[in-house]
Amino acid sequence: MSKQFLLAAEGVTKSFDGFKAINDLNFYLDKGELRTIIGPNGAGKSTFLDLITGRTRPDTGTIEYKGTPLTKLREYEIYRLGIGRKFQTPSVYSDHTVFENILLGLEGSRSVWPSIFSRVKPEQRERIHEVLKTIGLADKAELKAGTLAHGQKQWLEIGMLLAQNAELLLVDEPAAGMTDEETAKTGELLLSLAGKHTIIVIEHDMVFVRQLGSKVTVLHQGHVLCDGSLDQVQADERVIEVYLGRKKKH
Ligand SMILES: Nc1ncnc2c1ncn2[C@@H]1O[C@H](COP(=O)(O)OP(=O)(O)OP(=O)(O)O)[C@@H](O)[C@H]1O
Repeated sequence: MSKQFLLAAEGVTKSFDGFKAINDLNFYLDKGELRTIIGPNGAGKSTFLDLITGRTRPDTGTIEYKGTPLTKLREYEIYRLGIGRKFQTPSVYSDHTVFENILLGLEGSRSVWPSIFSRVKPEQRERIHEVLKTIGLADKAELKAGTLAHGQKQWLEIGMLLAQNAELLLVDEPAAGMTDEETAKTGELLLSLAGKHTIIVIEHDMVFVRQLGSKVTVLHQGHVLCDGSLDQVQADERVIEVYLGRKKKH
């Protein structure tokens, strides 16, 4: 397999009770790229992220990150390689402040919780503020995360991935449940992170996908149906048929 890609998946198949959720999937991602994956419900988008992060194991095929095979590694080993995932529902620590949530991301281990809050090193404080500035929450540092608006919680969680030094960010439907303004801000944030980070976004909101302006990969029945610009894939007859919706001719 070529090592020129940051992430390369080849011939990946994963069945659940005989149903192929992922079916001979090939997917290649360049370093620094922002890529959006779209596709109908059940197309295998989340399962693909599960396979990258080691939550699920493929039946066949290979997934390499910077040339390292991922399929035999444990979840925490993949995480340590610099692959961070944000699930659709924000899972911030509500009773901790925004600052502390980022600190927890920096430390990366819950086992040290009781001790970390009393000994924040100056360089950690600086890094936390840098992350808070990036995600637009610098003025919310001392607020309890639970009091944040939905969109702000999503940005905080992205900030936790940044604190973990995740190089590859896997972001599952970030715009779900957001206001139009929050959605636009999320797009700006992801666009500002691309390049320094490599990002896969799964999304259904086409306005948001257009804002991202990235290459789009369309998944269907666990397989790449096509990829290209949003305009290209939206004009593709197969995509219109299976995803964007067209009344069947009788
Ligand atoms: N752990 C599992 N056990 C059994 N079936 C599963 C499991 N995970 C996923 N599936 C099945 O695999 C298929 C693909 O699911 P997946 O969640 O990856 O699709 P998706 O493209 O993310 O859909 P959505 O847009 O609705 O989130 C579905 O039919 C789902 O029911």
